[in-house]
Amino acid sequence: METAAPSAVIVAIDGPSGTGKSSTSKAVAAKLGLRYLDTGAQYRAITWWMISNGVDTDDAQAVAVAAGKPSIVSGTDPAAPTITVDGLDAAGPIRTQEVTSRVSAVSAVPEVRTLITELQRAIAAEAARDADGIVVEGRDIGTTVLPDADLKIFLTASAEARAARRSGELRGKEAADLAATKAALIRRDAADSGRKTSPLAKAGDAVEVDTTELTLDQVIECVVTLVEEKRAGRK
Ligand SMILES: Nc1ncnc2c1ncn2[C@@H]1O[C@H](COP(=O)(O)OP(=O)(O)OP(=O)(O)O)[C@@H](O)[C@H]1O
Ligand SMILES: Nc1ccn([C@H]2C[C@H](O)[C@@H](COP(=O)(O)O)O2)c(=O)n1
Repeated sequence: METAAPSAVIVAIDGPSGTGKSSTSKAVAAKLGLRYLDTGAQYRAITWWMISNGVDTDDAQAVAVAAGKPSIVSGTDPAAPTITVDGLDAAGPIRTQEVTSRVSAVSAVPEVRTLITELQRAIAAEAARDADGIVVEGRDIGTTVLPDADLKIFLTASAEARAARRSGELRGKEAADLAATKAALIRRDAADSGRKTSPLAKAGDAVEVDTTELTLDQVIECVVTLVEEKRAGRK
């Protein structure tokens, strides 16, 4: 049986799109010497593979049949996280508008979730055994993937704040106006919260942090403190 290192800590960070999960998780993991897993990148990667291989992403049965074909590998160094699909670097392609608009449909397919959840649990178990732990961010980490996580955080922010953050990122690339960005965020959150299998949800024992009025540094500090308190309480 696998045994976790005595000091290993497993942190689950969930929340809607644009609340700061990736930025916060990466920084917290780097500060505390933990590994980092972006589970949204895994769902984006499988979506990219479906699109690249001509699978109709609105056809749940076709997606289910193809789900086991791609090999998705995540690198968990918070300073340089990576994602490959069948050995190809997918970090760029998974961030296109096309993938973003189709990822909710693909990630709602139960067969996809089963496979990706298994991957996520294996990565977390390895980090608990071979390292000091991991910060895993997504939508269902605290509720479904790692219900026994040492610490669960649920980040929120107003739709306006989230859209402003995203519009700032997109400026000069696929420039979208604020209203369209906000509408797209709300649509994706509704799909992710409304699906039957492990929807976006706050775990009952998660600490909710509203980031609307906080700077990124303040959010990072808040989560670092929560992790340190958790570790101190276990000594
Ligand atoms: N507290 C904050 N204040 C201002 N900007 C922030 C804050 N947190 C994150 N950001 C910025 O908002 C953008 C979205 O953050 P991030 O990608 O971390 O969110 P996310 O929750 O992981 O989103 P998604 O689920 O869509 O991947 C980034 O440009 C990030 O720098
Ligand atoms: N644990 C997760 C993580 C992500 N997803 C889905 C839903 C999101 O819209 C999509 C992309 O995630 P992002 O890169 O925006 O964090 O992936 C999920 O269903 N479960």
